[in-house]
Amino acid sequence: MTPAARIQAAIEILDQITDGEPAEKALTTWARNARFAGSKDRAAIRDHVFDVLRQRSSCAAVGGDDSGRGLMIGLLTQAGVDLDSLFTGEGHAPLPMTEAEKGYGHAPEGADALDIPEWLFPLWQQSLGDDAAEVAAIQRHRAPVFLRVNLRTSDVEAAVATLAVDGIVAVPHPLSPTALEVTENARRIKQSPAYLTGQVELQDAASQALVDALPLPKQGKVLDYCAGGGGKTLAMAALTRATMFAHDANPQRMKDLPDRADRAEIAVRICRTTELRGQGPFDLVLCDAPCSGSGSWRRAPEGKWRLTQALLDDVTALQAQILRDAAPLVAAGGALAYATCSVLEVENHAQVEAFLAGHPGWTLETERLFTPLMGGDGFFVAVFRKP
Ligand SMILES: C[S@@+](CC[C@H](N)C(=O)[O-])C[C@H]1O[C@@H](n2cnc3c(N)ncnc32)[C@H](O)[C@@H]1O
Repeated sequence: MTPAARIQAAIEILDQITDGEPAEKALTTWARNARFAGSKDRAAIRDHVFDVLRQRSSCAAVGGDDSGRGLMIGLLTQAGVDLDSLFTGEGHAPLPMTEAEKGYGHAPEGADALDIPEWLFPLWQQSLGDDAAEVAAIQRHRAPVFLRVNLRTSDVEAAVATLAVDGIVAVPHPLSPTALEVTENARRIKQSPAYLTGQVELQDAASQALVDALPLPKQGKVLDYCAGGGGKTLAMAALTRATMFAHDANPQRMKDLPDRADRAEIAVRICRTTELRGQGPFDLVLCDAPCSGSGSWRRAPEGKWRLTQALLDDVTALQAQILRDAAPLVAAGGALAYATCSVLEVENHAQVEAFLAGHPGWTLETERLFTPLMGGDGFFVAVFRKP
């Protein structure tokens, strides 16, 4: 496909997304019907679509409307691309720009210019203070690719060397001693022996730093209460000999965990909710709670535009409930860790204060916010000690 034909494909996919189709589904449906498209075409089209989703409001302002065509015009204009050379109408290229279209757009202002939803902007500023504009600006661009070196089976030097055999260039990142930032050939990772043999896992650097900040006991019992795919279960298990338990309210989310654990040479016991009390108490319980995802909108930008005040209220209520449910599972003198991939105060420090107010005798040991200005995604972690 030509670069112009890829842009036309992205326009059509964005129209589906604007009509309510989730981005991944719209991309898959398009690819299924476009057998002529090669893997490089699919990757380039996906990049266009996600670049727009990260910058949706500024693209709509600059492009004049939020149709797929308007959004792509906005994206390319903001990137300084000469539209007339691409919008030729020849072959599968987009139709030429009309005179009217050339006059539609305007420079975005305020929240639109930073691609933060208007209703959320005051909360965003209140949460991030002086960093608000810079964090929003970073979230308008692609995230770096990070790996976690599995210290159970390897070390940083050996992992970098194994990756290099496949032409994958990775360099240590200051956020965590296990973090590598991939600077070349990231698309080869999932086929590389380093990944397939469990020497490295894909994991954001701040997510690794969060695990580094946990008071992991050398032995005893650790519970990942909201384990999901198990990213943090595996990261914790690689750093301790404690027995590792994984739980999720939706056990289906943990379906790949046994295979991932085998690959990493790590033992994890999967627990149903009804089994938790019998398996406890635990020396450390991590609650990596559901959240707005506002720290990882570079990777999942649709969430930015889907979030509403009502959804935020629901998720903060769930976070508080999860902490209340998990606290009794912690052993006396043990630790309860609360984590989100959000940068919003209402999901982070406000939850800490509410928990302490409702749990006399518990103390706060650690509270840290990682923002994307540090290189990784935005994450928050707090550690409480049980009396
Ligand atoms: C942020 S994700 C976890 C990500 C995971 N820890 C990782 O590192 O890949 C939050 C998880 O919490 C789970 N969850 C939602 N409500 C829950 C509840 N009441 N109790 C336990 N887990 C819950 C969700 O199913 C989801 O998998």
